[in-house]
Amino acid sequence: MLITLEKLTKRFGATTAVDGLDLEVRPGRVTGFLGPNGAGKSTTLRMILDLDRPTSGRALLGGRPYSSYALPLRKVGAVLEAKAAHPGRTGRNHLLAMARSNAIAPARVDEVLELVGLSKNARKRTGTYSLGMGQRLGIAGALLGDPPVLILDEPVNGLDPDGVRWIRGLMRDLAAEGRTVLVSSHLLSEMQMTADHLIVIGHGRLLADAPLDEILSGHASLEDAYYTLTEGTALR
Ligand SMILES: Nc1ncnc2c1ncn2[C@@H]1O[C@H](COP(=O)(O)OP(=O)(O)OP(=O)(O)O)[C@@H](O)[C@H]1O
Repeated sequence: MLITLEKLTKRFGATTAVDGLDLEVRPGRVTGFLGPNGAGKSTTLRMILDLDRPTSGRALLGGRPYSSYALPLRKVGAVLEAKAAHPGRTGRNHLLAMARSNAIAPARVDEVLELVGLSKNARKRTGTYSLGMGQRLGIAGALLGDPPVLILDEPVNGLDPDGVRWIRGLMRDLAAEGRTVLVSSHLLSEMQMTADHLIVIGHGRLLADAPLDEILSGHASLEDAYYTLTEGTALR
């Protein structure tokens, strides 16, 4: 399922956070979404998920806005930084509530808990979870509806080395199954190992939209290529 951005623009007062983004994110590959702090990545992802309203332009999933889907968790799984579970709820109950709201079988909850390695902690309140456990719970929620599109904002944040390796494999597998995987990250060496394709933005504008190999060509590393691409768009 394609993600399509059409002249997507978001202004907050005098700040243009996202400035006329026109692009497609394709299925069957991991697309890394890069850019300096404040470049507009989170705002873009939030508009795709209908959590922020565009000032102009639009974001579509499979040719339709997110809000047009009655059971959205079956179309898009997302992990956003700010998305937290209720601290008084257990991880399992959090996922059960999500499942119920999207007509997903309760058995799937235990399946995804196992998949993300949280089975043993499933009956603990999420308020007691470590950063990495919370991240794994977010990923479990994203996978719940077995969606064709996955959107992950800094998914590696807080994960231990095993977790980092695991999520790298998971993203690769999800893409190999033909899903659309869009992942934002500042960890360039990790992105170099995970992404097939990169979208780079700065000041809300598109700086690059190309296969990883193409972006890397002539550079020693993705870090090197990134600095060339984003020169003058970083804070300070
Ligand atoms: N709710 C808001 N109100 C006002 N300004 C906002 C709001 N959300 C984001 N912005 C501004 O929009 C711009 C883009 O922010 P955004 O969080 O999308 O960037 P980002 O690329 O995700 O950054 P980071 O890498 O730091 O997470 C920034 O200048 C930010 O200050």
